[in-house]
Amino acid sequence: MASSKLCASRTELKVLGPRPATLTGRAVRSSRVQIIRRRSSTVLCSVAPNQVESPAAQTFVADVPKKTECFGVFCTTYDLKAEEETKSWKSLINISVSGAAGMISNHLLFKLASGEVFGLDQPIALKLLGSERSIQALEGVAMELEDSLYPLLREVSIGIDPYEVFQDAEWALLIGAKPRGPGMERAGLLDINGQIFAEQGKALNAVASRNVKVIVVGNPCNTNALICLKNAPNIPPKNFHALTRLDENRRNVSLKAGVFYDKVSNMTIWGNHSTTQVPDFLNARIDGRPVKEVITDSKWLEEEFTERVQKRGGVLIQKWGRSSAASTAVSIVDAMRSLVTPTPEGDWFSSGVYTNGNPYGIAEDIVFSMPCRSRGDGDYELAKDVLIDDFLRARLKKTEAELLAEKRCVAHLTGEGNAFCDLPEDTMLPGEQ
Ligand SMILES: NC(=O)C1=CN([C@@H]2O[C@H](COP(=O)(O)OP(=O)(O)OC[C@H]3O[C@@H](n4cnc5c(N)ncnc54)[C@H](OP(=O)(O)O)[C@@H]3O)[C@@H](O)[C@H]2O)C=CC1
Ligand SMILES: O=C([O-])CC(=O)C(=O)O
Repeated sequence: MASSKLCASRTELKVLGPRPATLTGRAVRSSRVQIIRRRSSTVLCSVAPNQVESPAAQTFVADVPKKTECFGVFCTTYDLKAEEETKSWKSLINISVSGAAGMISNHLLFKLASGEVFGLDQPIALKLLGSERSIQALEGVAMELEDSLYPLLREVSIGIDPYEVFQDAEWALLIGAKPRGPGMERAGLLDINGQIFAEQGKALNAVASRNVKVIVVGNPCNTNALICLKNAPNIPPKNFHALTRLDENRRNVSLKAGVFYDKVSNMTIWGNHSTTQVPDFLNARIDGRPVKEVITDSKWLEEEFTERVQKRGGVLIQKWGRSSAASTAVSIVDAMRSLVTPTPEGDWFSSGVYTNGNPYGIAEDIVFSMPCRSRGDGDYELAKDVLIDDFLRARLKKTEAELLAEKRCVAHLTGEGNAFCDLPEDTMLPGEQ
């Protein structure tokens, strides 16, 4: 039997019902439906477990509430018993996304909702963080999600308060950050964005799942991730990642070898997501063979290949007029999938992770991109059997020095005293040239 219900206040949200899946661990039987306006956020609120409201549901309810707080199909409730397929679904996963009205998110959210990361039996809740500037745009994003009829997308909420939006987050994708404008010093960017990530770290620490996995995308992402984890002492530092998967995906070594890029494995990006990053052709393989065996032109590898990957973001901005958005979204999906899928035998993936007892001789207590493997449980371990020669070691030192300088520059945000900015002159994001 179909019914409709409007949730008009936070209190009523509680009355309306359990937030069943994540709190109780039982299979998802509820879905999302309405939008509540409150001081700082808008929620598509849940209904009782035996009802479901979904764009994909079968039964249309004629008497949709007229209140302005809700719109469209999210105002309608349905009888869940009609949805046999949901019985085999896993428990709902909460995914919080900052910068959700931005370019990257505009691609990413739809990929998440389609099941690309977690599979077709994994329902998700999207909790979208915006700001006063973007709250209207965020409503538009929610409307587009609504219009996309994703069966797995059971809940959507939007808000501007990270303490609300990160509540119970099991994944936090931190994308929102101020882009560096003309004439802005990099130290200034580090400070402005660092403050955003300090605040969001505190919010995650207070309200997110203790096992939340955090992927920092907003630049400068390594140091933002460091700031974030330092402000979240109750969450294991190992759970924080800086996105360097886009750099890994930018591998183009295969083109020189005349093979398609799926033949390249063991590709590591070391260090900072900046132009000092080190794309590693010493350990990478083409069709299972060391790259240096397949491509014998060392000069090309050391100069052209390396620089092409390091500066790809900038070349793209020159052509496209904006920074990579679709390919960044793809790489976020790849990064998440690498953590929830067992890494193929002998292979690894790159991620910017906290250095704490690493076997490669990298300075401790920074976020440095390194080769990782996962059993598919959301966790990772560092790859073994990795070669480091003099060329690679010298490059690693350079990107390490840059990250150590960035760290000194944000000491006021990590609780480590007074900041001192002595950034190397050539410190640049991939998109800056
Ligand atoms: N690690 C990687 O591989 C890559 C990282 N990036 C980085 O990702 C970030 C987001 O990129 P993209 O989605 O294209 O950017 P957009 O400009 O489209 O969106 C960024 C969002 O950041 C938010 N934001 C937070 N604080 C500020 C601020 N002080 N001033 C302006 N906007 C702010 C805005 O949302 P709101 O108003 O809701 O807060 C805005 O919607 C950037 O930092 C970019 O450099 C980009 C490509 C690759
Ligand atoms: O530099 C930027 O803002 C964009 C970026 O990170 C990239 O393209 O890798």
